[in-house]
Amino acid sequence: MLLEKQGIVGLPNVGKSSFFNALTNSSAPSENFPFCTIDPEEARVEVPDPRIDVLYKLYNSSKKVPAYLTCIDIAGLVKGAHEGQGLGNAFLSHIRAVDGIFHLCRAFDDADVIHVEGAVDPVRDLEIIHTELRLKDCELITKHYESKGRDVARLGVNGDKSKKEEFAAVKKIYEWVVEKKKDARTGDWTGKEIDIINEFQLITAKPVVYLCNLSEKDYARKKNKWLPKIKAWIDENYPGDVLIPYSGTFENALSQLETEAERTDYCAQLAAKHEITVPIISVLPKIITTGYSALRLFYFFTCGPMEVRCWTIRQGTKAPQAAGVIHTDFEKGFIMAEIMKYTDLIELGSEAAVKAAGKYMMKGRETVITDGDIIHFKAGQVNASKK
Ligand SMILES: Nc1ncnc2c1ncn2[C@@H]1O[C@H](COP(=O)(O)OP(=O)(O)OP(=O)(O)O)[C@@H](O)[C@H]1O
Ligand SMILES: [Mg+2]
Repeated sequence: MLLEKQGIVGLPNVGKSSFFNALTNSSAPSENFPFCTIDPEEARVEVPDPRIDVLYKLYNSSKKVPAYLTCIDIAGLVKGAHEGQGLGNAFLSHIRAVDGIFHLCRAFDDADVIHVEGAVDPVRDLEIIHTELRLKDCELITKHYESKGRDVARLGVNGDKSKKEEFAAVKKIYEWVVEKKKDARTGDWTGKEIDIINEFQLITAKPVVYLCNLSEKDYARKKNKWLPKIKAWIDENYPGDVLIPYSGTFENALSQLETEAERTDYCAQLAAKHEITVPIISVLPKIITTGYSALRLFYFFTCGPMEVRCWTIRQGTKAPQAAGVIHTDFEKGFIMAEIMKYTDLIELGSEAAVKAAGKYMMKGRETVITDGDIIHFKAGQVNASKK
């Protein structure tokens, strides 16, 4: 099973643990994972998707199994962390181990919550964290660049061609990240270079979703003086990256309420207090789905009366490998994938109607699976259906 991890990264005291707790509290424990929180710092949260409920009803299933995203609460980084300031190095290695980053910054004022830099300034904070992450990558890349350079020089003209190619790739990464001071994720890389970036687990290569922690009032009003500045900083440095404003205070209060009615009531009272007419809702589902897709993940469904289930795969996965996510035998003995589009099923109302309309397709090995495909695999002697 593909279980990718998003690490929650930021300066100390910006609200990382409160965010993590709100995520954990708001995600219902599932049958598969009796405890959402794996340890105090790691939690598996459900990827919300209304489609699974629709399919669950349509197939009259006994069970539904959503997709999950693992989130890790990483302790705060401070300036100089790459040189071991704070508890820097240990936490930087935790960041190296995750697949993507929720970069959290603070835009709420509260004299009782100490800011390590003395005052609230999220743009400065974003710069601090980015610099630390990049410098940590620089240290690692420089080490490899120097040692591989020495190997190539030692072997001279008789040297192994593949070693020279490898050095050329490391040199290009070195020039981009160390000399040009750019993040690895903004570079233009060949397959070989990407392999090296993955092997080094470069922190600056990981996808980032920016989260801005607001006071409850600012979240309700959708207004905060820092938001346009943060947005401008992201657009200048990482065009296309997503910024999601949220409020730790609001999400925590909401996640502690038991029933939907209590939550609706809380939101209504908040709206009344700040004289807001548009409904105020939790942004956690959007944060989870954005974090999940930033990792280039999506899922296909298997549906039947036993269960409706989401299977996480990476973009570009072909049918046999998708079958292998269910069971390795299904990949080995792959014959074909019978695929229906979710939208066709909903539009036509039943599997039989989709078949009658000629939209139930038999697909072979080269088929690339797309988000929300409903699949029934045929494999060897084994009927790989989940029905
Ligand atoms: N939006 C907010 N408005 C006001 N206070 C908040 C908000 N979000 C979090 N806080 C408060 O800020 C304090 C620090 O939060 P938290 O412990 O989550 O930070 P952290 O980033 O995990 O810190 P550390 O790096 O030290 O682990 C807590 O007292 C929390 O209740
Ligand atoms: Mg914390």
